[in-house]
Amino acid sequence: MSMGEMATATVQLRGVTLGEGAPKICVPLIDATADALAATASALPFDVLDLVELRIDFFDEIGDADAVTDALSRVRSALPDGVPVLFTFRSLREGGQRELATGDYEALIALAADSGLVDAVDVEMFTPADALGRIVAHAHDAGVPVVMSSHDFDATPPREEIVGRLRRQQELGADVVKIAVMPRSPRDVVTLLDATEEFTATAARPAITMSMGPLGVASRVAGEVFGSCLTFGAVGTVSAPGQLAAADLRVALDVLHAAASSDG
Ligand SMILES: O=C1C[C@@](O)(C(=O)O)C[C@@H](O)[C@@H]1O
Repeated sequence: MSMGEMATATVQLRGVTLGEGAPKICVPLIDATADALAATASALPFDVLDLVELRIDFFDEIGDADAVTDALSRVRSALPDGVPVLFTFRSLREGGQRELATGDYEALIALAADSGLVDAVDVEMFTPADALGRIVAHAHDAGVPVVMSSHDFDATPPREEIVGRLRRQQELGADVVKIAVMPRSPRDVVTLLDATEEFTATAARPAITMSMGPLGVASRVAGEVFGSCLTFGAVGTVSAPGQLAAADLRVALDVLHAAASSDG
């Protein structure tokens, strides 16, 4: 088995296959208005990125369903057909910009899933269980895969806890599992990579994992070896500490992929 085949399942989002080959590069869009989102989306370096993430928690008119739909539609029409959109509302408690009441969070993700304009939705695993079940079921009924996520901006939990969360996400219906943690030491980065490898060796779902901040940068380029299928890269402002520029990620991932695929 080559290193690119560690994940036992792949997920297809438009022209992008998660879980095989080099990690895919996802650029977060963090503008506050539809005009700015459309302008940013149309100027993206499509030779460098694979997907975009619409970070809707940055959007000013989050409470207005029509405004959200308009933003989605303008981003979609600015992108080439093959480029998928991941729709993410990141809550304040998980490192995002704002909080929503659970009912509003559920309605927002349902709106995105039903819009036909997004290719996957992020769902935070620590959403109250009954709402979480409904959100996942609704997305699946609409044919939209779920990227389930967990973030720890203060510390890196023990390896068993990281693996446990990823397995729990899989049980909860995630199509792709995800965890981002903050290292306090180089050993914490090793812990995240160790947990990623352990999960991916037996998993039925592709995983996205990262160790954040300057200490964790290696985890953002090493996914092909340890089992992370996607890495977030910035065009302009970063949306999380330690994120590399998407163009630099492209170079690093290509170099590592070529070396990992060679016989020597
Ligand atoms: O969850 C993640 C990962 C991330 O926090 C990062 O560390 O690159 C960036 C976010 O935009 C994304 O939703």
